[in-house]
Amino acid sequence: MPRLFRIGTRGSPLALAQARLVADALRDTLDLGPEQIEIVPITTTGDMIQDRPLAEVGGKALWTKELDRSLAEGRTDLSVHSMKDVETFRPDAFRIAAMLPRADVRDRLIGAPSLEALPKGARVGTSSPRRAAQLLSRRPDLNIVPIRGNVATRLRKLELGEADATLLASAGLERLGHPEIGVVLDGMLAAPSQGAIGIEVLADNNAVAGLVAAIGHRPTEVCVAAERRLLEGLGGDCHAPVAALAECEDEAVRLRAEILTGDGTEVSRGEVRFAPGDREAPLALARRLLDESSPKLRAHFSG
Ligand SMILES: NCc1[nH]cc(CCC(=O)O)c1CC(=O)O
Repeated sequence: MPRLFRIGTRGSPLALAQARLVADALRDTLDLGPEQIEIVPITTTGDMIQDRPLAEVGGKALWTKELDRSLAEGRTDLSVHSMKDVETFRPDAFRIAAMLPRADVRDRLIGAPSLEALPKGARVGTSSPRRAAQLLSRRPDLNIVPIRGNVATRLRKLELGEADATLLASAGLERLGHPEIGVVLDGMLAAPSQGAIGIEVLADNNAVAGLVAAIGHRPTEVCVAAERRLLEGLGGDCHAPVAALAECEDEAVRLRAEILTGDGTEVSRGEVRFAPGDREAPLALARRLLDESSPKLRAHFSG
């Protein structure tokens, strides 16, 4: 047992709150003293780029690269990630050793009591291709405007009038202590892995992996793995709009998903039920969604 767990995390308030959840879980489950856990904030490339849409700059590795390096160089023992920000294909050197119980997976709308209540042509701030496409598919009249920065920054930009409304993950708002902000959007599937916190370790470090596994929540791990497997089937880390949600039922996993064109004019939806651990079923759903797409929609996923 290591005398000390050094937890690598991004330095944003949300990332730090998530690292503290992991620290608390480790402390309680493994009966550690406060001096046995240290949270190590690490600035990532994604944190430093505030002026451009991230899709322009590069893939999701923006959030993981510096945390990976710290793990690989032995400066930290585990990394805490929002699973939503973890790229689909990870280097073999790392493995997700556990996920905490998933929070509310849904998005919240801030700035109006419902999507229908938004005035015609309202400006909705989001830099997420998925949120933009889903909004436009319901309300083609809306104006999507880019908005970046951490949760507090985005809320401030909204107050300053840069947009009339915005969408944020319920999970993030709750973890930041804002359960009252906005209204939950029920009819909209969120991003794959939304609401899940993952703990990554070096793939060959069985000792730490074994200890960390003790705080893992199996249903979350099974469902998030299914959503990530669907992404693999869609071609990995495309910037194309994808929404997906797996839920554990009695004996089965139910996976729902949709892919959209960026302008929301075309959507392909589907769902599948399968036994937990079936790695082929999510791939089959991905193939079906692509097969049932128009050439225009399918072209979003050819990369
Ligand atoms: N891309 C940023 C990001 N990554 C994870 C969350 C929220 C927390 C979660 O989904 O677990 C957020 C903010 C948001 O989308 O509102």
